[in-house]
Amino acid sequence: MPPSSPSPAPTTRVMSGGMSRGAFWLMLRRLALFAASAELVYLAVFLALGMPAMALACAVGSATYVVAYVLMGLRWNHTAVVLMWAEVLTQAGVCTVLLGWASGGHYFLLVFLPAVAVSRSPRRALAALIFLLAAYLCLDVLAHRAAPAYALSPASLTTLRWLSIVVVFGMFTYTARFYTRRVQDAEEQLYDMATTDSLTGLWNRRQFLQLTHAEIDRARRHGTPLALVLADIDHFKLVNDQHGHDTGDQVIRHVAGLMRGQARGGDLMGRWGGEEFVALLPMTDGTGALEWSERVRSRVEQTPCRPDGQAVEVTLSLGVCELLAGQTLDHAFKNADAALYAAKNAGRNRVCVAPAALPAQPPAAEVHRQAAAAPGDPRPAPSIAG
Ligand SMILES: Nc1nc2c(ncn2[C@@H]2O[C@H](COP(=O)(O)OP(=O)(O)OP(=O)(O)O)[C@@H](O)[C@H]2O)c(=O)[nH]1
Repeated sequence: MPPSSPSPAPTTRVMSGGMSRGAFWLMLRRLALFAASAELVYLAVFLALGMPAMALACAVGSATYVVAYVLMGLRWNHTAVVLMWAEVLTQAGVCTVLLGWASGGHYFLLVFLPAVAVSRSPRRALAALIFLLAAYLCLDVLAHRAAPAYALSPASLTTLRWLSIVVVFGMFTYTARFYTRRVQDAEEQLYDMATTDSLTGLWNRRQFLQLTHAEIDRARRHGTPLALVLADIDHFKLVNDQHGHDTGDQVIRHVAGLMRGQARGGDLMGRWGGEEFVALLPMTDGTGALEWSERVRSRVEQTPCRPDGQAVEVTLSLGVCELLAGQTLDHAFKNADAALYAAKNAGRNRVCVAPAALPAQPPAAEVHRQAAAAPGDPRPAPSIAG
């Protein structure tokens, strides 16, 4: 990263497990609340079992999780995590040693596993895992070497154990869902970044080409027409020079929006690069594409971009080509590009059709349809040539 670049905000820094730091702490805060509520359920169970000391321990446990929740809200994350570790270890140890292995208190150590697994430092994760395993085995040894301090009835032990199992299931399910959703979000974000142009939201060149190949196959299978349109903002360099690059960007976005506004469901719109756009119109022949392009041209001409309230008038030149049977995409692009070049050469703000697209039409130079031009407009009158 260049030194002048701002460092990313803590909430967007990505952990090694693919989750942002902010998301991780959000998850941990929710788990702290969940644990605080679970402790209250235990408190009620211990009171019902006539064990006020254990109920008090649960009250302290619940308060500890609430404090951890608040601390995480204040970004005292490290202290909060230490508190939560201490609470879980104490609770699991006390339950297992005092009530016996059958109470299921040791299951709580397992809830650390998902959090440890996404640690940014593999060495720290390994150390935490070894510590957890050692703690678990120690509890197992302690619980099986000495008799529990409290001799609970099998029914009471089953109640406590099942409660632990339900709580651990709940926490695991939540963390698994949380991680899965984060991964899905990240995948969608990556897909968007890889396929769309960030300025306009249109398909980028690579994705447009990929989708175009599929569309050509479909058109060939069904014998339906398909048209390609290349569009380029006129004198765009002047817009940048006169109004600045940011306004230039807004003009690009504005024109992209107007093009998208004229699209039907199956039409593909892409940003070909710079101030150039591309459209693939399924079920559309050269004549249909010409009409569509003329609508876009006229819309752009009549709708100035107003980035800061000030109107920036722009026009668009378009080159149209119908993809004919046996024609390669490369060939179609060359034809559309030649038509666009013709539109630029003929004075801009107009649509030209590659001759092959309108087989019944006379040569390009001979057909001109006048489009509305304001009286006294110094620009050449827009026309459609085919
Ligand atoms: N603001 C902005 N400008 C861009 C972007 N991409 C390309 N440009 C500029 O677009 C301008 C294109 O200029 P030219 O290729 O000369 O075309 P033009 O001025 O539109 O002229 P004609 O196409 O012949 O009408 C260049 O100045 C580029 O720097 C972009 O993403 N944002």
